[in-house]
Amino acid sequence: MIEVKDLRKQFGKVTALDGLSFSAPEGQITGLLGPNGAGKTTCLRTIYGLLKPDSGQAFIDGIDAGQQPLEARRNIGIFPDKFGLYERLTAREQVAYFAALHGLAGEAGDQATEAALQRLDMLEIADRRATGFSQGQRMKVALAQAIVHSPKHLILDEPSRGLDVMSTRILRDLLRELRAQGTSILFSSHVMQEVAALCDQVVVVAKGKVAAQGTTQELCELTGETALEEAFVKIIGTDEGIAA
Ligand SMILES: Nc1ncnc2c1ncn2[C@@H]1O[C@H](COP(=O)(O)OP(=O)(O)OP(=O)(O)O)[C@@H](O)[C@H]1O
Repeated sequence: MIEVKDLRKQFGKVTALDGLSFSAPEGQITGLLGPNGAGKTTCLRTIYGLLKPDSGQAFIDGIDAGQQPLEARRNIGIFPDKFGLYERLTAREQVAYFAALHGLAGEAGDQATEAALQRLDMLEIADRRATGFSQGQRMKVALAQAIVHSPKHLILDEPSRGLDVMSTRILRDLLRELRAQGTSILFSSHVMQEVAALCDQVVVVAKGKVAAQGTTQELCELTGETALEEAFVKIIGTDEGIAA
């Protein structure tokens, strides 16, 4: 389980997180839905220990990510907002490198790498260097890196950005399959369709705190609307920074 408790973070005069609390249970897909600047990336970076909150805590299976970042990170796969690839390495080498970072060496590393490449339908590009990869191909490498060690928890920052329809389907199937295996999946998005199609639980974030939380249906009932988009607009009071 991933849990955040009363997270607060200030960047100068900007309040990025203002007492954010929620949890992402195992075997569920939790979507952090919020407009641009709501604090989603700041929250995810705090969970994977890249950012220290001013106060509050993030826990991975009860381990405080601020106190024990390495231990907390061991069981999570991360698909970050900005990912850098090594341009001179092939896709396979990039994924194998992440396998090795997670302690999978030799035959075990090769097998895990092959499985991740196959799962994301990447065999055609596996032995090409990253230079010249399209945005979608880069995203797939980053996704393969995130899942190569079969993490218990998966955190993704706007995973479908730049993906075409087929790649988006592969991503959705992957997330559903991992959910069925008991993985807790937390992802951020401001794309309504993606959240409505995938999430068991939606956490609506606005101005650094939870504005509402529940299933798509519960959010619609709460606001008296029939579509998540309308419910969302009602909850945050504006449609600025959100995509249908
Ligand atoms: N390193 C930083 N320095 C200064 N301000 C920051 C920094 N990181 C985030 N912020 C600010 O904190 C607020 C929350 O940003 P954050 O990136 O978490 O939002 P977001 O919900 O992920 O938005 P988006 O959907 O646009 O990616 C914004 O006002 C942003 O400008």
